Amino acid sequence: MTSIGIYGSNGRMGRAIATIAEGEGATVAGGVDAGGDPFPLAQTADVLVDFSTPAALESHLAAAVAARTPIVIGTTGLMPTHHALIEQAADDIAVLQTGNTSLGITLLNILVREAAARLGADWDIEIAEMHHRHKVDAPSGTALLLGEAAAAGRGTRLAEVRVDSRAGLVGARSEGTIGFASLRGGSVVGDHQVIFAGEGERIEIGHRGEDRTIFARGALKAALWLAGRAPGRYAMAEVLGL
Ligand SMILES: NC(=O)C1=CN([C@@H]2O[C@H](COP(=O)(O)OP(=O)(O)OC[C@H]3O[C@@H](n4cnc5c(N)ncnc54)[C@H](OP(=O)(O)O)[C@@H]3O)[C@@H](O)[C@H]2O)C=CC1
Ligand SMILES: O=C(O)C1=N[C@H](C(=O)O)C[C@H](O)C1
Repeated sequence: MTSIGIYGSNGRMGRAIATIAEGEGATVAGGVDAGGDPFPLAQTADVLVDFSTPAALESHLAAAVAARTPIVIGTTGLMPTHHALIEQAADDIAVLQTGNTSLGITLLNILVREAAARLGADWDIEIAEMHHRHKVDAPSGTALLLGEAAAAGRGTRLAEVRVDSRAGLVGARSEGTIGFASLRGGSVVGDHQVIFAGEGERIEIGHRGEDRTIFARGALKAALWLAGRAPGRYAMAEVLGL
């Protein structure tokens, strides 16, 4: 069986992955949490999964590259510098980075891109998300993923049209922008809604995560699929055959 090394093993996601690993055809090679050394685990595991914190990503990638071990990165709150490091690592190892490993969001991403491509720029796009009270980053990685899909559908890049939460006298909405709103509270696993608002009508498509198992299952499928792959960047849609 393929052995999985978990960065962030004591966290909500790390525990969810370990719980279902065997049922998905994987063994757990071990885990690393804050203060741990990521290098030995990278040497022993067939493939790594990272659900920890952006601050740890650089050392996790360095360990994966040194051991030539593929890595699935689920950690969110990543900055452009992190994405540059991921790009660099993909020259040497197989890497899959995504803000959401669930089947539902992977499909929603495709639908959002398609809708954005077919609707004109006079259809305003807004993305709302709600998560549990412990979440530390906003907008969620998934909201940004969906925003990238919408922007790509329109032939632009999210960085050029992104508007984060509004407050005060912000003025009227600029055409072509993509707005984000983040709610936090309780134990919400992860809700995302993409709203296409036109003149006199609205299209709303979304996803509600009811259990973290959806992310854990997707992460394990991605890890098993990634093990033994050639260096490069891979995507969840490829893993799930969508
Ligand atoms: N892509 C996806 O589908 C999903 C992504 N996520 C993302 O995954 C990440 C983790 O989420 P969640 O499990 O809820 O968070 P938790 O806070 O529950 O867990 C984070 C884990 O990371 C560990 N950690 C902190 N610093 C380091 C470090 N330097 N090296 C290794 N491990 C470290 C923590 O260890 P310690 O306890 O010792 O501090 C903890 O075990 C978040 O960014 C979240 O947004 C979540 C769900 C799905
Ligand atoms: O922190 C979480 O819990 C989640 N994080 C991911 C994100 O930022 O989108 C994925 C999921 O929504 C749960």
